[in-house]
Amino acid sequence: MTTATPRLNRAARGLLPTELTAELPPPGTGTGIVHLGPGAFHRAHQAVFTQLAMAAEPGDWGICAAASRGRSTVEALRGQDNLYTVTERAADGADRVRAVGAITDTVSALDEPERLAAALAAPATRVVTLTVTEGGYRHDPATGRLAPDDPETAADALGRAPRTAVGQLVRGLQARSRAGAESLTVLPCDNLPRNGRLLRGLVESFCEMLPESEAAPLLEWVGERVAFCSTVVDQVVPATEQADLDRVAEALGVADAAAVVGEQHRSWVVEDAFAGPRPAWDRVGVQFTPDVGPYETVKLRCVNAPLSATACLGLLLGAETVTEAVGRLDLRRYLRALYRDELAPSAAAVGGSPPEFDALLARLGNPNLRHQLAKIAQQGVGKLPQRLVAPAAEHVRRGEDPHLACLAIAAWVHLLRVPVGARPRLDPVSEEIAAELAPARYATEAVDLLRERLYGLSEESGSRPDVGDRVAEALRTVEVRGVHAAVQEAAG
Ligand SMILES: NC(=O)C1=CN([C@@H]2O[C@H](COP(=O)(O)OP(=O)(O)OC[C@H]3O[C@@H](n4cnc5c(N)ncnc54)[C@H](O)[C@@H]3O)[C@@H](O)[C@H]2O)C=CC1
Ligand SMILES: O=P(O)(O)OC[C@H]1O[C@](O)(CO)[C@@H](O)[C@@H]1O
Repeated sequence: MTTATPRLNRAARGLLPTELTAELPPPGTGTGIVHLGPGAFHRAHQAVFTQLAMAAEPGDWGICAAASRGRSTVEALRGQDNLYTVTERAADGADRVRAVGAITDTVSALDEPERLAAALAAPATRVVTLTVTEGGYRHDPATGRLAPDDPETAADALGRAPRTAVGQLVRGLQARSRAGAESLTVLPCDNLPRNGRLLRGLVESFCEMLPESEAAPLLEWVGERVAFCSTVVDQVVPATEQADLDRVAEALGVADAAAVVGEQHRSWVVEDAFAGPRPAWDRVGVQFTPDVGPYETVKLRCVNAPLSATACLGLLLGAETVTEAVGRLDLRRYLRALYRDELAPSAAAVGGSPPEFDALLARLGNPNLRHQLAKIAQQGVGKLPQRLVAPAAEHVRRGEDPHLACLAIAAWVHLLRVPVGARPRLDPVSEEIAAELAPARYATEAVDLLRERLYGLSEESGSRPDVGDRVAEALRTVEVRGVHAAVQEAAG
């Protein structure tokens, strides 16, 4: 991009080829959705589905993109009349590019808390979606409630302008109930099991922290008027890098600070339990079902679990991206065995249809995307339980040895024991755990320190070793013989 490159905005949209702008909603399209957390994934996924739905069936389903805690996306969107481009990149290098105009408004929750509450309370708003990352829910997976003693949640409940996603949502629901607005449907789109049910529980536990005079009427209103539908999302959308922005500017001749680049595969399975109207998503490939359970297990165990294993082992082996990691023969052999022997059978056992491994690997290893391992390795305590610990625990319950999943979990523990510099800096919770693990001399000691933190590690297994014991064994192998030998040995 040069200083002379014009910035993408309504005035400059004419510079784009018409086929890129054909789907843009007409000017004046109203807002019907509030989205919390307009990161790269939302902009490539829900926003595109919504734009396609409005093209199929016109309606005021524009999105108010509400940044829960950052400002940069809102600033980038505002600088270009909320227009941006999505490039969907195939494994063979073919690009499918579109301009997206589904975002009709932006809010920075930090700077404009009242505007966010007003957007959530607006009569025209009928759907709320969220992508605030696994850690953004601030929950305890063992109870499905908000993590006790979280100072941020407590401060929100005391009445400051809310800074947590759940606090922001609840204050908006409170404003909506007071305004007497219509029912609302909330669709969390983060990779968490039963994310709709989970979020309902978190909203309820936040309400319970409020003074009794506020809690009781709000709980009653939420129970009657708000639907929380679980959803399962799938599309690889790496964090946008400067090189992506430069390439978009060069290809399109306009500078787009909010551009996203992802894969061409895009799917969304949604629990069909809405409390009110929705965009015509069903006409553009969104699948509605009474029970997302089997889809969710396949997604978490057959897509996210191999990605987490690739991230933790790949980083220890010196790789930076998924493509680089799965390009290694030893890791590929290990992943194939993990998938065939442990992950796919565990998903099939609950009625899911796991994808064929070679097709999955071709998709995830797309050589035209830079899917950073460090991003996938973030927030391990929020991801590993449902991706790797749960299938391992089921194996243990059946009297089998989930040594392949346990190696991936051990790799995550080992990663936290490697000094920063020899590994990327992770999220604050992971760094806190890394500090707790540092003094542990032995693998068993390190794993024992994690038993409370990593949900499911110590499930009842009778007199047999539990998942934690098996992870400790794998960690010992990694620490004594090295990760390379551990991977080769596990792959058989
Ligand atoms: N990127 C991808 O390929 C996929 C992402 N997802 C889900 O979407 C989530 C977001 O992914 P991206 O948009 O790529 O990430 P991102 O980093 O681009 O954006 C995340 C958004 O969440 C906000 N956020 C981050 N931590 C938060 C917290 N603690 N509280 C409140 N808000 C917070 C950020 O400010 C940002 O708006 C993932 O964590 C995952 O659960 C699901 C499938 C694919
Ligand atoms: O591992 P995270 O941070 O949940 O990221 C989402 C992951 O899920 C995917 O879901 C695929 O849909 C990957 O694109 C991405 O790595």
